[in-house]
Parts: sequence; structure tokens; C-alpha cells
Amino acid sequence: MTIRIAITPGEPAGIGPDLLLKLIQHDWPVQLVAIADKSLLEQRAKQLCLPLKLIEFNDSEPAKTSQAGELYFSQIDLAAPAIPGELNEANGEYVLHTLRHASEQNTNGTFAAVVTGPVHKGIINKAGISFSGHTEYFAQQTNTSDVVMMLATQGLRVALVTTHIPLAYVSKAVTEERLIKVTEILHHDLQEKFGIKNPRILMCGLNPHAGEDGHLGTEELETIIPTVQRLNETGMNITGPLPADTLFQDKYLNQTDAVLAMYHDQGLPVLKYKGFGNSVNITLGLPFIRTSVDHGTALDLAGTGKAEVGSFELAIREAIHLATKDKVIINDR
Ligand SMILES: NC(=O)C1=CN([C@@H]2O[C@H](COP(=O)(O)OP(=O)(O)OC[C@H]3O[C@@H](n4cnc5c(N)ncnc54)[C@H](O)[C@@H]3O)[C@@H](O)[C@H]2O)C=CC1
Ligand SMILES: NCC(=O)COP(=O)(O)O
Repeated sequence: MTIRIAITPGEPAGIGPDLLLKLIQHDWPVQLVAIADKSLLEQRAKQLCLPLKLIEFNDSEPAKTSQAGELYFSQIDLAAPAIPGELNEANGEYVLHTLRHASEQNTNGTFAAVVTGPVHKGIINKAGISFSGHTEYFAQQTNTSDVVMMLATQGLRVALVTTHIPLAYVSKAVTEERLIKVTEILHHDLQEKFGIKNPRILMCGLNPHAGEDGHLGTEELETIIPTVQRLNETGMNITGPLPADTLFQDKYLNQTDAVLAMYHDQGLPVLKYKGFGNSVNITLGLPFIRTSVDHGTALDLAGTGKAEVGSFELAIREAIHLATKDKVIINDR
């Protein structure tokens, strides 16, 4: 059976539309449907000299595989014309409209997954809309209390306890309750989505040297160590907390299915150093499958044709794998 994948190209002035238009220049074994403004796709294809046949998506017709050069679309109107590289806060609500539409249409089963292109968090907030990221937005749209951001590249998966919050709030956000929920979601999805029977999770400390027995911070002694003990008593296989500066070495990673980092910039720089452009962002714990790119809007490259498609392509392929319950090939050590 052919499945349908919704694609939100993200910030209209960024590279998301460019990457999607490059990627549909070959056949896909699924129906890819862009949730976007038709005129944006037409103009960007013209600018990049890419052939494009747009077909309005009709959910009452049987799903068809996408052929090279053609793209199904669901129309969402831009508020203002999109100029590559030039952010315009007038289009902040447009971006969120595409995400809401994708969320609704995934929830009702029209699509088997959504793949998101990069959005610009700053311009959405400048438009007067409080927004910290897709991860949090889709959780809110689907009334899901806890979701987990995980990025994966060949040989490494990194999940995060906290996501887009100021560093000053991280310590307070690393609670026993949050640690338990995140670890349970990660453990569950490693089993169910990635086919790992007994997931091995490596947990980072929060403080330098994982607190150095309380001399460099007490969160490990007060919260993280007792929570790891509690979780292990339920039968999980969690190692840590280990100092984050020495944990990312093969000695540990070869024995690990996922690293759980306490905050965004503790785990993601390592992951991106290893595999920027070849990584995928997966939201765990949502009622539908959502994957995304590992990079941002790259305004400097929009409309130039120079942006690399690697991560967007991987995000689509990973969504297809997850949706068709094939064995996931990424990160097979
Ligand atoms: N999934 C998402 O929606 C994400 C959105 N962002 C947002 O993107 C905006 C810009 O963030 P930055 O930190 O500047 O990161 P960025 O990833 O947009 O750019 C960082 C550098 O990487 C280069 N780069 C990025 N993607 C590339 C690609 N596909 N091919 C070749 N080079 C590429 C850029 O040219 C730039 O030099 C921010 O508003 C941020 O919030 C950032 C990460 C993920
Ligand atoms: N660094 C990852 C990132 O910022 C993407 O977040 P999200 O928009 O996928 O929640």
C-alpha cells in the first residue's frame, strides 16, 4: 500500500523549499505532499531552474507514488511574497498554519508521517507568536504532555531531557519526574520503533565531571543518581550519570543504543560534529511520526542552489522506514 508523507518546507525565506524541490527531482516510493503555498514553490523552482509539476492533493483519491519532477501540495496561503534570505514576520503565522495542518492531517490518519523543514524560531516570535520549536508545538497541538527530541546519525543517537529553554532554567527542569518520563519514552521507542529488545541508555551528568561527588554541583546526588537507580530497578539498562565531556568515546558508545543528554547544547554539538548534514531529528512520544532536518534555515544559502539535501533526504527516508515499520538502518553499529 502506498503511504502519504506530509512535508512542511518551513521558513519560506530559508532553504527548506529549495531542498524539497531538489529532492523531488527523483521518484519516491510514497506520495509526498507539500503543505505550502503553491506560488512559493513555483517561484523557488524557477529561481533554481528546477522542473516542477504541481498537483493539488486530494485526500479522497487513492495515494499515488511521487514521480520525478512532480509534487503534490495542500495550499496554505503566504501572507506576503517570500524573498529568499529575507525574513518577513508577516509570514510567521503562515509557518504555524502549515504545522497545524500537518498535525491535524497526521492525527486523522490522512498522512503516515510528517517531515518538517527548518523554521526560524526568532521571526515567529517577532511576529508576536510564542514558539520554541516543532517538538514543543506538536506536543501542544496533540495535547501530549511529554515528548522527547532525539537526533540520530550513523553510530550515534542523542536524546535530550530538556529542549529549547534558556540554560539558566535547565537545572530546575531536570526533575525526577521529567527524567523518568523522558527515559520511559526513549526506552519504549527504542524498543517499538527501532526494534532494540533491551535498550542500553547512557546518561550524562549535568555538572562538570558529573558533579564530582557534590563538589561541583549537587543535581547528580540529589536527583539524577537516585532516579537512575529507580529506573534500573524496573528492569531498564541505564548507565550513568557519566561526565559528559568523557562519555562520547567508542568505549562507552559501542555499548550504548542512545545517549541521554541533559540539555540541547550538551548533546547536539557532538552529534552534529559527527554527522552534520547526515543526521535526522525524530520526535519520540508523539501520536504520529515526525522527523526533521538537523540544520536550520541557512538564510545565506536560500535561493542559491548550494544547500545540501543530505539531512532532508534522510529525514524523509527515516519517516518512510518508521511508517512502514521496516527495520531502521540508521545507527546500526
Ligand atoms: N529543524 C528546525 O526547524 C531548525 C531550525 N533552526 C533555526 O534555524 C535558524 C538559523 O540557525 P543557525 O544556527 O544559523 O543554523 P543553520 O543550520 O541555519 O546554519 C548554520 C550554518 O550551516 C550552514 N548550513 C545549514 N544547513 C545547510 C545545508 N543544508 N547545506 C549546506 N550548509 C548548510 C549554513 O549556511 C550556516 O553556515 C534559527 O532560527 C534556528 O532556530 C535551527 C535548527 C533546526
Ligand atoms: N536543534 C534542533 C532544533 O532546534 C530543532 O528543533 P525542533 O524545531 O525540531 O523542535
